[in-house]
Amino acid sequence: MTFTSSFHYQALPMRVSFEVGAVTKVGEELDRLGLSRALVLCTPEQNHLADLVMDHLGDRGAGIFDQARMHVPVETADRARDRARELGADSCVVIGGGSSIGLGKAIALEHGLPIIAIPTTYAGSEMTPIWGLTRDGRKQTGRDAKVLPQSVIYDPQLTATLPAEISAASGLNAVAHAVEALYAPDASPIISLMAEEGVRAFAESLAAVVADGNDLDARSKALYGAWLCGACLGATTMSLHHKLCHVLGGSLDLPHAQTHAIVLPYVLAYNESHAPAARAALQRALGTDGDPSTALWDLEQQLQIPHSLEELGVRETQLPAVIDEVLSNPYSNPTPVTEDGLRHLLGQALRGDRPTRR
Ligand SMILES: NC(=O)c1ccc[n+]([C@@H]2O[C@H](COP(=O)([O-])OP(=O)(O)OC[C@H]3O[C@@H](n4cnc5c(N)ncnc54)[C@H](O)[C@@H]3O)[C@@H](O)[C@H]2O)c1
Ligand SMILES: O=C(O)CCC(=O)CC(=O)O
Repeated sequence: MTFTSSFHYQALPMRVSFEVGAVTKVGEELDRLGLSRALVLCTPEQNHLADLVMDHLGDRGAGIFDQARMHVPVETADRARDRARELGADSCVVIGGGSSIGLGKAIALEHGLPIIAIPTTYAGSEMTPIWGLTRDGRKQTGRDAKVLPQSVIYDPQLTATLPAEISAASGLNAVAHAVEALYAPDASPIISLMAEEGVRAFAESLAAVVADGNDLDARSKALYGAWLCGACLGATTMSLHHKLCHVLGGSLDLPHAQTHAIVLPYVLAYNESHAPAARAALQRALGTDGDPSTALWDLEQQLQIPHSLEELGVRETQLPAVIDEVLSNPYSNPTPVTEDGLRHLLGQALRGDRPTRR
């Protein structure tokens, strides 16, 4: 960044509370917002967390809807909206990962109910005005200020049960937001600071989180990283990496966070020589003098995650259709996106090779 740089930065209105045990304050947070009757949303597996929230809400808890699913099917959104209306809810408290938060956003989009989010993964949806809805197998996304949570409660204790593989993959999903914010067409100095610090927080915590899920120092640092990286996603436009993961995830039905984790070092290898400021920030964050893509790949080898698209069941014959879809829709990226380049990138990701630029 030089003094002649120009940029725009739109601050997003939201309160953030970060504390081990902060979930106990959810009732106070609702009072602070002048709300009194919250529907609690979660995935079926996180039902016990919804019960915990209901206990802390007392008579401010309207009920629980525990059917949140990945990528928010419209049928699920309709049922959740009906439930909110039947119960006379004036707000939603959402506990869980991006799937639960996405459902809260679907209700907010249609009925304008304010959201208090209590994230338990590192995906970062709680920090963004981005909504997503899936109809007939196709996911549509958009941005709307209505769906931005009014308050976010980060409680590291709640992440202690997140399994090692999901923790690692979800952390790398977050890192991907920061990486692409650093070379975004609408990058700004404040977001670049947050992105660098977010990547650093994960570089310093992910191995410890995977080694011992109950290490609350490491869990706190990782959740702090998730906050920063989520804010980067909310403030900037994403490039090739997010496009590729959405096409791969949507067309081949791949798991969201794991796909991000596998693809990221290869997209970074593709982009880093055309994004020198992002490269330098990532070198500092990852503690390397070499290519950040290689440092990230090395870090990933220590983590219990799938390391190749093949491990997710992808076959080489499926890649040409993915490449066609990625090329069919132009979007910004520091390195021009070509068929040849994508073939090399995806071939390496398929096999899990050490990343190289073609
Ligand atoms: N709109 C946005 O800004 C945005 C940002 C990131 C992700 N997303 C969306 O969010 C979804 C992915 O979110 P995700 O990766 O958090 O997945 P998720 O919410 O489905 O959670 C992943 C898994 O972790 C489990 N889990 C969550 N918290 C847990 C805990 N504390 N202990 C044990 N298990 C726990 C869940 O049951 C699930 O099996 C996708 O649909 C993605 O598109 C949206
Ligand atoms: O697809 C969405 O729900 C919105 C953006 C998103 O998922 C970010 C990501 O790819 O991690």
